[in-house]
Amino acid sequence: MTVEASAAAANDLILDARGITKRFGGFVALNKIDLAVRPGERVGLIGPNGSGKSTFTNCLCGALQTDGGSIAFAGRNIDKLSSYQRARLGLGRSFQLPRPFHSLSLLDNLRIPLVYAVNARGGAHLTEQQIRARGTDLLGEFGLGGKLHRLPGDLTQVEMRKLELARAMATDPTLLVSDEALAGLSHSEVDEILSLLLALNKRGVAVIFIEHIMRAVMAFSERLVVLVAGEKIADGAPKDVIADQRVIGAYLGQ
Ligand SMILES: Nc1ncnc2c1ncn2[C@@H]1O[C@H](COP(=O)(O)OP(=O)(O)OP(=O)(O)O)[C@@H](O)[C@H]1O
Repeated sequence: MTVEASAAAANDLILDARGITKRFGGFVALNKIDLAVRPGERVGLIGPNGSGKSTFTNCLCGALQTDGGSIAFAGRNIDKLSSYQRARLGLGRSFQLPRPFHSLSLLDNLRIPLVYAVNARGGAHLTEQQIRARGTDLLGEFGLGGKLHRLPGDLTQVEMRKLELARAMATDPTLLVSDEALAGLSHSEVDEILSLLLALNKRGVAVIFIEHIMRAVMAFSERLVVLVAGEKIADGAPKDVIADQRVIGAYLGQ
């Protein structure tokens, strides 16, 4: 590829992480990981426990500083930006263990990211009525429309996951990093959350889907990336990746 063609291709990416390295003391948790994501793409990220998936997410989202490599988001280098600055640009994340404000109603839990994202992007400030309308719509979209004024503590586990996704979506991300949104859910609850993730992807949100449940990973992902012991060992079409002997040996065959 020519330099011009390579630059043009890079401009088509929502995320272009190159050579991401992270060490904890002498331990190399991530060794020169590359990950490119196109707008609207669904990328599964899998690997055994301790392979570096959360560390990679934390590096992408700015919770951890990298020890090497660079990250471009929407064509802009974000290495020096804090987590909240990355979120403002449209890099969203949802946590495996949801962290709502427990003393606030579901609607008020959405108020903060809603106001924050709009203000941060220089949009007109939202009126109280607009905040309530947007929050109500979002919670409705995630099946929580009947619980606007309830506290997070009143929710079931699957409802908590829905609230977590609604909160992540309130910042209007163009890329959502979903960290184990399905852990501990039943078969039918997994399907429920999967269809919510697919629906938001249909609206154009790219998703990095970190998950151990292979049925869900295969149903969701257009591309599959495998980390093992801080190394990327595969990146390609899911059917090819799961047939890869290295992947079977290092992860799937466990
Ligand atoms: N703050 C830290 N200090 C020291 N070592 C760490 C730290 N965070 C992670 N590690 C180590 O880095 C490696 C990668 O951990 P990480 O949590 O990223 O893996 P993971 O793939 O997300 O695992 P899981 O699937 O269990 O969530 C592990 O060996 C872990 O012990």
